[in-house]
Amino acid sequence: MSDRPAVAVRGLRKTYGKVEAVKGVDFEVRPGEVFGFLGPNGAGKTTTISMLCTLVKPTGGSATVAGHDVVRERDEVRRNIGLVFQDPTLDGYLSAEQNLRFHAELYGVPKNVVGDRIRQVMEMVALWDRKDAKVMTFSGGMKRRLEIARGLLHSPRVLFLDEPTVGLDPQTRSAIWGYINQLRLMEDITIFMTTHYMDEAEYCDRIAIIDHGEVVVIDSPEALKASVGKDRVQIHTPDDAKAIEALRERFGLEAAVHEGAVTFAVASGEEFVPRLFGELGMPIKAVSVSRPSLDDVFMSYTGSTIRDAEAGEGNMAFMRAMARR
Ligand SMILES: Nc1ncnc2c1ncn2[C@@H]1O[C@H](COP(=O)(O)OP(=O)(O)OP(=O)(O)O)[C@@H](O)[C@H]1O
Repeated sequence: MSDRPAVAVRGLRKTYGKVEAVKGVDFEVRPGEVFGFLGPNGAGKTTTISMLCTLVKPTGGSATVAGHDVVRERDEVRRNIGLVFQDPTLDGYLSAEQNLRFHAELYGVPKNVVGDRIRQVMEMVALWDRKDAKVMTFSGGMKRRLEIARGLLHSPRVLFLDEPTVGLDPQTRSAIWGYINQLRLMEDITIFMTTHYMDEAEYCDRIAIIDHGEVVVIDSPEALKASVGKDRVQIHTPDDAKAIEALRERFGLEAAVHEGAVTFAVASGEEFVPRLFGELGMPIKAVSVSRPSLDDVFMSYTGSTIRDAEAGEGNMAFMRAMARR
């Protein structure tokens, strides 16, 4: 594996009329890495991935994929990448294997290896025994698995996955991640993906958080969580409203009911708990302390979270308290 970045992006921009979808982003993806692009709706994830895949022409800046320029060397880029986009592009009237054979021809996979390769990628996503079934009979999860197999067929250097598990049930999502993890062990490949599932972003080696067309921060999930610097404490009390008031008055902490418990953020949560029992002035039935999640990281860097879009104002108060700035 070379040290050259698998993806290198400099000042990449895209405007649609007055809309600045991507405002000049810079980042590099290392060879062999699983790199995640995390951001709320409309943040510019799909536009960025589309520019890297040569499907959308940048307004400014530059990008290389597998060492090739996405504008000047489109064909070379296309030969070196695999794509799994949100909208399925499989032919439902063809069998699973026929879909892959068609793709192999398009990509010029040598005839003498194509049979073995089709079997290898279909076995990887556990679909070999369904190779002769028409794709229209497949479930959503099976179609997504077949798309991943197809994206891998021509042995791309970089696999782009746009929300690979969106719309799938939790069991299938976890199976897809099993295949992705297996893939990185078996193939010399770099994976660039977008997701809005925080738990999935945890699987990535590094994440770029993108908001309003800008990359806000890039690091490993562990380092990002450590950077928040606050723990989440949840307590169960006989009177939540009174507990929230007491936390504000005695400790200067903003708390809110979140997931059925009074929730707040403090540095060194475990050291804080004994003080809490001593000074809150009311009974505590149960307590839990947890390290920051990627939700908290997201809030810390962007001022909102993907989950917040569906959450009430009570959660917002807690999220604001988690925020560093
Ligand atoms: N073809 C287009 N024409 C005009 N505006 C566009 C076009 N494509 C994207 N945009 C705008 O660019 C911005 C970024 O969109 P983009 O689809 O890249 O975001 P995203 O992060 O992928 O969001 P989502 O998760 O909803 O797909 C949005 O404001 C969107 O409305």
